[in-house]
Amino acid sequence: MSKIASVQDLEDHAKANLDKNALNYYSSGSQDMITLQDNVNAFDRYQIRPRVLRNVSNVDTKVSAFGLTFDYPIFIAASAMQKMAHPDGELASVRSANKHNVCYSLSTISTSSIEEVSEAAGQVTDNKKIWFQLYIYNDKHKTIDLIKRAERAGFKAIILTADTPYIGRRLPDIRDPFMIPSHLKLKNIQTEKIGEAETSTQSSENASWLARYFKENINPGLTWDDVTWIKSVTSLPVLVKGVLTAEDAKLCLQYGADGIIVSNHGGRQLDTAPATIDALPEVVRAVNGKIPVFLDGGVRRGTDAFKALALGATAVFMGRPNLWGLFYDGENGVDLMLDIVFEEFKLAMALSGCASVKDINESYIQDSRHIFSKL
Ligand SMILES: Cc1cc2nc3c(=O)[nH]c(=O)nc-3n(C[C@H](O)[C@H](O)[C@H](O)COP(=O)(O)O)c2cc1C
Ligand SMILES: CCCCCCC(=O)C(=O)O
Repeated sequence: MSKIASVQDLEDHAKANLDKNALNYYSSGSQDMITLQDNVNAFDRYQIRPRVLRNVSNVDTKVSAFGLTFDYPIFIAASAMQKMAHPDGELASVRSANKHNVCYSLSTISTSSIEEVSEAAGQVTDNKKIWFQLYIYNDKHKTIDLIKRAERAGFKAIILTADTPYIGRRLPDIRDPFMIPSHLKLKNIQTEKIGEAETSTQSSENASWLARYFKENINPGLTWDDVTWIKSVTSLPVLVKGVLTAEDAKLCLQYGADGIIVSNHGGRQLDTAPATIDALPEVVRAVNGKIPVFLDGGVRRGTDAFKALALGATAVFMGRPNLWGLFYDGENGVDLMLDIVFEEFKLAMALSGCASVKDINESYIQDSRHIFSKL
């Protein structure tokens, strides 16, 4: 087999070898998967405007947020049930992120517990670059318990996912209903409903296990007041994940969010929502530097990350590439994936004439659809 040289190679490997149950769950988007594809394709509509003769003998890729410094502005997004990709699952991912000194975000719906992930992130609390992605359960006590456990375990931020009042309509999952493998457990939560959901295959209302689990456990009635509520029960920074408009970005400011993740959930929720790189500029403009703005969705290359930073993101997250790396070779596979993307990013900086992340700004990017209006 040829050497792995790109995230695409890792994805190809997973698509050829991963079992159908896990592959369908990991790879699918909602409905016609238009947003899923557009997340990736949209990056190619933007071009980098390189500057030359800028002395790039040293390139500093470090970035800071919430008082933490990271070696690269490319983090790992929360994705559920990582032990389907590799027996070490989330523990391998967090070890790799930790080794690379970047942020790992842990899904509520994980196959390793909050405490196990914290332990795998190392002994020194200050060095743990772990953020906890929160789904708000119907039972508020369960939700508070998750937040408190994350705080105690040394997580440094809470990411409230706001785009999933119900699970998106994922056709592969409806056609061949996803089942969590019987040897795996959702380690963070005890739910009375899970046994029931796990054993049934398809309900009369044509909802998959995932959709039913969500409907039975996760609160679809959230409002902006819940941001205020979460802020009242934790001292950690609270980020809102799933923002795609200037209007919601302003509400984030109004309700005291500490950060925003521009995200469409990797195209798994509302199909035909905009690609995240297209939505980023209006969110950045609305926020006007008051809080950091992050992006996820379709980031597959270092140049994608460069483009997001040029449009105002503080850092980006990658979701599926983590799973493809994990499946390829556990922790080593995630290392390989991060090494490739980081090398691409550093080289993109050097070839664009940016010696520091602080140098990357709007002047380094053009939207190929608007290029003629600029002339
Ligand atoms: C298999 C899978 C599981 C996911 N699970 C969660 C989750 O539990 N919570 C969440 O907020 N987002 C979840 N996401 C969305 C990711 O956090 C992220 O928004 C998305 O994967 C980014 O797009 P990308 O996969 O193109 O990088 C999941 C995504 C995938 C692919
Ligand atoms: C087991 C309940 C569904 C988990 C949903 C995780 C998620 O966000 C996803 O996109 O899938």
